[in-house]
Amino acid sequence: MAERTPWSLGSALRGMFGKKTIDETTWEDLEEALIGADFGPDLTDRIVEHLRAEVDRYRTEDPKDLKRMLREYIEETLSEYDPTLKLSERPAVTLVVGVNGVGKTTTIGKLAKFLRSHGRSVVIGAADTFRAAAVEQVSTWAGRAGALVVRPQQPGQDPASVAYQTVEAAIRDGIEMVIIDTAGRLQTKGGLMDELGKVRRVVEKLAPVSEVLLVLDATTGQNGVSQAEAFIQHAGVTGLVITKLDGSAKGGFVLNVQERTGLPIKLIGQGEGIDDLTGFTPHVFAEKLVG
Ligand SMILES: Nc1nc2c(ncn2[C@@H]2O[C@H](COP(=O)(O)OP(=O)(O)OP(=O)(O)O)[C@@H](O)[C@H]2O)c(=O)[nH]1
Repeated sequence: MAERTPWSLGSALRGMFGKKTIDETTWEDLEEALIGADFGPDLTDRIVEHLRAEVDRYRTEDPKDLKRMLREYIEETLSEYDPTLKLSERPAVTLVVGVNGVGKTTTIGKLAKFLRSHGRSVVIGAADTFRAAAVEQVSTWAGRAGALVVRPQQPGQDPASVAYQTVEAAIRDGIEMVIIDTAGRLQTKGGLMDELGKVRRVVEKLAPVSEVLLVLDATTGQNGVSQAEAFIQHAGVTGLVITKLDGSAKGGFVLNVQERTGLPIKLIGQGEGIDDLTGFTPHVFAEKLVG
Protein backbone atom coordinates (compact mmCIF):
# COMPACT_ATOMS: atom_id res chain seq x y z
CA MET A 1 0.00 0.00 0.00
CA ALA A 2 1.15 3.55 -0.67
CA GLU A 3 2.62 4.92 2.53
CA ARG A 4 1.83 8.55 1.82
CA THR A 5 -0.29 10.03 4.55
CA PRO A 6 -1.15 13.58 3.50
CA TRP A 7 -4.12 13.36 5.85
CA SER A 8 -1.96 13.07 8.95
CA LEU A 9 -2.40 15.82 11.55
CA GLY A 10 1.31 15.49 12.34
CA SER A 11 2.51 18.74 10.80
CA ALA A 12 -0.52 20.76 11.94
CA LEU A 13 0.07 19.62 15.51
CA ARG A 14 3.85 19.72 15.59
CA GLY A 15 4.14 23.25 17.01
CA MET A 16 1.58 22.55 19.65
CA PHE A 17 3.06 19.28 20.86
CA GLY A 18 6.58 20.68 20.63
CA LYS A 19 5.91 23.21 23.39
CA LYS A 20 6.93 22.72 27.03
CA THR A 21 3.50 23.05 28.59
CA ILE A 22 -0.14 23.09 27.65
CA ASP A 23 -1.54 26.63 27.63
CA GLU A 24 -4.55 28.47 26.21
CA THR A 25 -3.04 28.70 22.71
CA THR A 26 -2.67 24.90 22.73
CA TRP A 27 -6.46 24.59 22.72
CA GLU A 28 -6.87 27.20 20.01
CA ASP A 29 -4.25 25.48 17.86
CA LEU A 30 -5.87 22.09 18.41
CA GLU A 31 -9.29 23.41 17.45
CA GLU A 32 -7.88 25.01 14.32
CA ALA A 33 -6.05 21.84 13.30
CA LEU A 34 -9.15 19.68 13.77
CA ILE A 35 -11.44 22.03 11.85
CA GLY A 36 -8.81 22.28 9.09
CA ALA A 37 -8.73 18.48 8.83
CA ASP A 38 -12.51 18.29 8.34
CA PHE A 39 -13.49 16.92 11.73
CA GLY A 40 -16.48 19.26 11.58
CA PRO A 41 -17.51 21.72 14.33
CA ASP A 42 -19.51 19.28 16.49
CA LEU A 43 -16.88 16.58 16.66
CA THR A 44 -14.14 19.20 17.15
CA ASP A 45 -16.03 20.65 20.14
CA ARG A 46 -16.56 17.20 21.57
CA ILE A 47 -12.89 16.26 21.23
CA VAL A 48 -11.60 19.52 22.72
CA GLU A 49 -14.07 19.34 25.60
CA HIS A 50 -13.16 15.72 26.32
CA LEU A 51 -9.43 16.46 26.26
CA ARG A 52 -9.77 19.53 28.50
CA ALA A 53 -11.58 17.37 31.04
CA GLU A 54 -8.94 14.62 30.79
CA VAL A 55 -6.07 17.10 31.18
CA ASP A 56 -7.79 18.48 34.31
CA ARG A 57 -8.51 15.03 35.66
CA TYR A 58 -4.92 13.87 35.34
CA ARG A 59 -3.54 17.30 36.32
CA THR A 60 -1.00 17.21 33.50
CA GLU A 61 0.62 20.10 31.69
CA ASP A 62 2.64 17.95 29.34
CA PRO A 63 1.68 18.22 25.64
CA LYS A 64 2.91 14.63 25.18
CA ASP A 65 0.09 13.42 27.44
CA LEU A 66 -2.36 15.48 25.42
CA LYS A 67 -1.10 13.86 22.22
CA ARG A 68 -1.58 10.39 23.67
CA MET A 69 -5.07 11.30 24.91
CA LEU A 70 -6.01 12.62 21.48
CA ARG A 71 -4.80 9.42 19.82
CA GLU A 72 -6.68 7.26 22.32
CA TYR A 73 -9.90 9.24 21.99
CA ILE A 74 -9.79 9.07 18.19
CA GLU A 75 -9.19 5.33 18.33
CA GLU A 76 -12.03 4.88 20.83
CA THR A 77 -14.41 6.93 18.70
CA LEU A 78 -13.50 5.00 15.56
CA SER A 79 -13.87 1.69 17.39
CA GLU A 80 -17.53 2.32 18.19
CA TYR A 81 -18.26 0.90 14.74
CA ASP A 82 -17.52 -2.61 13.54
CA PRO A 83 -15.30 -2.47 10.44
CA THR A 84 -15.44 -6.17 9.56
CA LEU A 85 -16.80 -7.25 6.20
CA LYS A 86 -19.54 -9.83 6.75
CA LEU A 87 -19.01 -12.26 3.91
CA SER A 88 -19.82 -15.61 5.48
CA GLU A 89 -22.76 -16.57 3.22
CA ARG A 90 -22.10 -18.71 0.15
CA PRO A 91 -22.30 -17.04 -2.19
CA ALA A 92 -21.68 -13.78 -0.35
CA VAL A 93 -23.24 -11.03 -2.41
CA THR A 94 -21.84 -7.49 -2.17
CA LEU A 95 -23.53 -4.58 -3.90
CA VAL A 96 -21.26 -1.61 -4.55
CA VAL A 97 -23.06 1.73 -4.77
CA GLY A 98 -22.13 5.40 -4.99
CA VAL A 99 -22.20 8.42 -7.24
CA ASN A 100 -20.11 8.53 -10.42
CA GLY A 101 -16.41 9.18 -10.26
CA VAL A 102 -15.89 8.31 -6.59
CA GLY A 103 -13.83 5.23 -7.46
CA LYS A 104 -16.48 2.55 -7.56
CA THR A 105 -15.05 0.55 -10.45
CA THR A 106 -11.52 0.77 -9.08
CA THR A 107 -12.75 -0.35 -5.66
CA ILE A 108 -14.51 -3.35 -7.19
CA GLY A 109 -11.29 -4.37 -8.93
CA LYS A 110 -9.28 -3.94 -5.75
CA LEU A 111 -11.83 -5.79 -3.63
CA ALA A 112 -11.91 -8.66 -6.13
CA LYS A 113 -8.11 -8.85 -5.98
CA PHE A 114 -8.16 -8.71 -2.17
CA LEU A 115 -10.63 -11.61 -2.03
CA ARG A 116 -8.73 -13.58 -4.68
CA SER A 117 -5.52 -13.17 -2.70
CA HIS A 118 -7.33 -14.75 0.23
CA GLY A 119 -8.12 -17.73 -1.96
CA ARG A 120 -11.75 -16.88 -2.70
CA SER A 121 -13.37 -17.34 -6.08
CA VAL A 122 -15.03 -14.16 -7.30
CA VAL A 123 -17.53 -13.18 -9.97
CA ILE A 124 -18.36 -9.56 -10.77
CA GLY A 125 -21.73 -8.54 -12.21
CA ALA A 126 -21.40 -5.61 -14.61
CA ALA A 127 -24.83 -4.22 -13.76
CA ASP A 128 -24.02 -0.58 -14.50
CA THR A 129 -25.61 -0.96 -17.90
CA PHE A 130 -26.49 2.74 -18.00
CA ARG A 131 -22.95 3.64 -19.14
CA ALA A 132 -21.54 1.46 -21.92
CA ALA A 133 -17.93 2.16 -20.87
CA ALA A 134 -18.64 0.99 -17.33
CA VAL A 135 -19.01 -2.63 -18.49
CA GLU A 136 -15.64 -2.47 -20.25
CA GLN A 137 -13.92 -0.86 -17.29
CA VAL A 138 -15.21 -3.32 -14.77
CA SER A 139 -14.33 -6.24 -17.09
CA THR A 140 -10.76 -4.96 -17.38
CA TRP A 141 -10.47 -4.79 -13.58
CA ALA A 142 -11.97 -8.27 -13.27
CA GLY A 143 -9.29 -9.57 -15.65
CA ARG A 144 -6.51 -7.97 -13.60
CA ALA A 145 -7.93 -9.34 -10.37
CA GLY A 146 -8.39 -12.88 -11.70
CA ALA A 147 -12.17 -12.69 -11.24
CA LEU A 148 -14.92 -13.81 -13.59
CA VAL A 149 -17.38 -11.31 -14.97
CA VAL A 150 -21.00 -11.51 -16.08
CA ARG A 151 -21.75 -8.89 -18.71
CA PRO A 152 -25.09 -7.73 -20.10
CA GLN A 153 -26.17 -9.80 -23.09
CA GLN A 154 -27.28 -6.66 -24.89
CA PRO A 155 -26.59 -2.96 -24.34
CA GLY A 156 -28.90 -1.33 -21.83
CA GLN A 157 -30.10 -4.66 -20.42
CA ASP A 158 -32.04 -4.37 -17.16
CA PRO A 159 -29.38 -4.14 -14.42
CA ALA A 160 -31.48 -6.36 -12.16
CA SER A 161 -31.37 -9.16 -14.73
CA VAL A 162 -27.56 -8.88 -14.99
CA ALA A 163 -27.35 -9.06 -11.19
CA TYR A 164 -29.67 -12.07 -11.18
CA GLN A 165 -27.62 -13.88 -13.83
CA THR A 166 -24.44 -13.18 -11.86
CA VAL A 167 -25.77 -14.73 -8.66
CA GLU A 168 -27.25 -17.59 -10.67
CA ALA A 169 -23.82 -18.26 -12.21
CA ALA A 170 -22.20 -18.16 -8.76
CA ILE A 171 -24.65 -20.71 -7.37
CA ARG A 172 -24.32 -22.94 -10.42
CA ASP A 173 -20.52 -22.86 -10.46
CA GLY A 174 -19.94 -22.75 -6.71
CA ILE A 175 -18.31 -19.29 -6.78
CA GLU A 176 -17.92 -17.92 -3.28
CA MET A 177 -18.04 -14.15 -3.75
CA VAL A 178 -20.33 -12.03 -5.92
CA ILE A 179 -19.64 -8.33 -6.39
CA ILE A 180 -22.28 -6.31 -8.23
CA ASP A 181 -21.38 -2.99 -9.86
CA THR A 182 -24.31 -0.58 -9.97
CA ALA A 183 -25.04 2.70 -11.74
CA GLY A 184 -24.07 5.96 -10.04
CA ARG A 185 -26.28 8.21 -12.04
CA LEU A 186 -29.64 7.96 -13.76
CA GLN A 187 -31.98 10.68 -14.94
CA THR A 188 -33.41 11.04 -11.43
CA LYS A 189 -32.43 10.03 -7.93
CA GLY A 190 -35.81 8.35 -7.52
CA GLY A 191 -35.14 6.32 -10.67
CA LEU A 192 -31.72 5.31 -9.38
CA MET A 193 -33.07 4.22 -5.99
CA ASP A 194 -35.89 2.27 -7.66
CA GLU A 195 -33.31 0.53 -9.83
CA LEU A 196 -31.16 -0.36 -6.81
CA GLY A 197 -34.24 -1.60 -4.96
CA LYS A 198 -35.08 -3.83 -7.88
CA VAL A 199 -31.52 -5.19 -8.12
CA ARG A 200 -31.71 -6.07 -4.47
CA ARG A 201 -35.14 -7.71 -4.61
CA VAL A 202 -34.18 -9.78 -7.61
CA VAL A 203 -30.87 -10.90 -6.08
CA GLU A 204 -32.67 -11.86 -2.87
CA LYS A 205 -34.78 -14.36 -4.76
CA LEU A 206 -31.57 -16.38 -5.03
CA ALA A 207 -29.32 -15.35 -2.12
CA PRO A 208 -29.20 -12.84 0.72
CA VAL A 209 -27.28 -9.62 0.17
CA SER A 210 -24.33 -9.75 2.58
CA GLU A 211 -22.98 -6.24 2.17
CA VAL A 212 -24.03 -2.99 0.50
CA LEU A 213 -20.89 -0.85 0.31
CA LEU A 214 -21.21 2.86 -0.32
CA VAL A 215 -18.10 4.35 -1.91
CA LEU A 216 -17.17 7.90 -0.85
CA ASP A 217 -14.34 10.05 -2.19
CA ALA A 218 -12.30 11.54 0.67
CA THR A 219 -11.23 14.50 -1.43
CA THR A 220 -14.81 15.76 -1.68
CA GLY A 221 -15.27 15.69 2.10
CA GLN A 222 -18.66 16.62 3.48
CA ASN A 223 -19.96 17.53 0.03
CA GLY A 224 -19.54 13.96 -1.06
CA VAL A 225 -21.60 12.76 1.89
CA SER A 226 -24.42 15.13 0.91
CA GLN A 227 -24.30 13.84 -2.66
CA ALA A 228 -24.61 10.30 -1.36
CA GLU A 229 -27.52 11.09 0.97
CA ALA A 230 -30.06 9.23 -1.18
CA PHE A 231 -27.98 6.04 -0.96
CA ILE A 232 -27.64 6.42 2.80
CA GLN A 233 -31.39 6.89 3.15
CA HIS A 234 -32.63 4.28 0.70
CA ALA A 235 -30.00 1.74 -0.35
CA GLY A 236 -29.65 -0.29 2.87
CA VAL A 237 -25.95 0.54 3.11
CA THR A 238 -24.01 -1.73 5.50
CA GLY A 239 -20.59 -0.12 5.24
CA LEU A 240 -18.50 2.64 3.72
CA VAL A 241 -15.45 2.54 1.48
CA ILE A 242 -13.38 5.71 1.63
CA THR A 243 -11.34 6.20 -1.55
CA LYS A 244 -8.59 8.62 -2.59
CA LEU A 245 -7.36 9.10 0.96
CA ASP A 246 -3.88 9.30 -0.56
CA GLY A 247 -4.87 12.60 -2.17
CA SER A 248 -6.72 14.08 0.76
CA ALA A 249 -5.48 16.38 3.49
CA LYS A 250 -8.62 15.78 5.47
CA GLY A 251 -8.13 12.82 7.78
CA GLY A 252 -10.87 14.04 10.11
CA PHE A 253 -13.36 13.23 7.38
CA VAL A 254 -12.95 9.58 8.29
CA LEU A 255 -14.20 10.11 11.86
CA ASN A 256 -16.75 12.65 10.87
CA VAL A 257 -18.28 10.45 8.19
CA GLN A 258 -18.90 7.57 10.58
CA GLU A 259 -20.44 9.89 13.16
CA ARG A 260 -22.56 11.65 10.58
CA THR A 261 -23.88 8.57 8.80
CA GLY A 262 -23.83 6.07 11.68
CA LEU A 263 -22.21 3.62 9.23
CA PRO A 264 -18.92 1.78 9.73
CA ILE A 265 -15.96 2.29 7.43
CA LYS A 266 -14.99 -1.13 6.13
CA LEU A 267 -12.36 -0.41 3.49
CA ILE A 268 -9.90 2.34 2.66
CA GLY A 269 -8.51 3.10 -0.80
CA GLN A 270 -5.17 4.86 -0.94
CA GLY A 271 -4.03 4.79 -4.53
CA GLU A 272 -4.95 3.82 -8.07
CA GLY A 273 -3.20 0.44 -8.01
CA ILE A 274 -4.95 -2.88 -7.57
CA ASP A 275 -3.30 -3.49 -4.18
CA ASP A 276 -4.11 -0.06 -2.75
CA LEU A 277 -7.08 -1.20 -0.70
CA THR A 278 -6.97 -2.19 2.95
CA GLY A 279 -9.34 -3.05 5.72
CA PHE A 280 -9.95 -0.32 8.25
CA THR A 281 -8.11 -0.64 11.55
CA PRO A 282 -8.94 2.11 14.07
CA HIS A 283 -5.67 1.65 15.98
CA VAL A 284 -3.48 2.00 12.90
CA PHE A 285 -5.54 4.86 11.54
CA ALA A 286 -5.44 6.81 14.83
CA GLU A 287 -1.65 6.38 15.05
CA LYS A 288 -1.11 7.66 11.54
CA LEU A 289 -3.59 10.49 11.96
CA VAL A 290 -2.12 11.91 15.15
CA GLY A 291 1.47 11.06 14.14
N1 LIG B 1 -5.46 8.51 -5.97
C1 LIG B 1 -6.48 7.65 -5.99
N2 LIG B 1 -7.26 7.58 -7.08
C2 LIG B 1 -8.29 6.72 -7.09
C3 LIG B 1 -8.58 5.89 -5.97
N3 LIG B 1 -9.68 5.17 -6.29
C4 LIG B 1 -10.03 5.52 -7.55
N4 LIG B 1 -9.20 6.46 -8.05
C5 LIG B 1 -9.24 7.15 -9.35
O1 LIG B 1 -10.47 7.84 -9.46
C6 LIG B 1 -10.92 7.88 -10.81
C7 LIG B 1 -12.36 7.39 -10.88
O2 LIG B 1 -12.37 6.01 -10.51
P1 LIG B 1 -13.48 4.98 -11.05
O3 LIG B 1 -13.23 3.71 -10.35
O4 LIG B 1 -13.54 4.98 -12.52
O5 LIG B 1 -14.75 5.69 -10.45
P2 LIG B 1 -16.28 5.27 -10.65
O6 LIG B 1 -16.96 5.69 -9.41
O7 LIG B 1 -16.42 3.87 -11.04
O8 LIG B 1 -16.66 6.22 -11.80
P3 LIG B 1 -17.67 5.92 -13.01
O9 LIG B 1 -17.15 4.69 -13.67
O10 LIG B 1 -17.56 7.16 -13.83
O11 LIG B 1 -18.97 5.74 -12.35
C8 LIG B 1 -9.93 7.01 -11.59
O12 LIG B 1 -9.01 7.86 -12.22
C9 LIG B 1 -9.23 6.19 -10.50
O13 LIG B 1 -7.91 5.82 -10.85
C10 LIG B 1 -7.75 6.00 -4.79
O14 LIG B 1 -7.94 5.36 -3.75
N5 LIG B 1 -6.71 6.89 -4.88
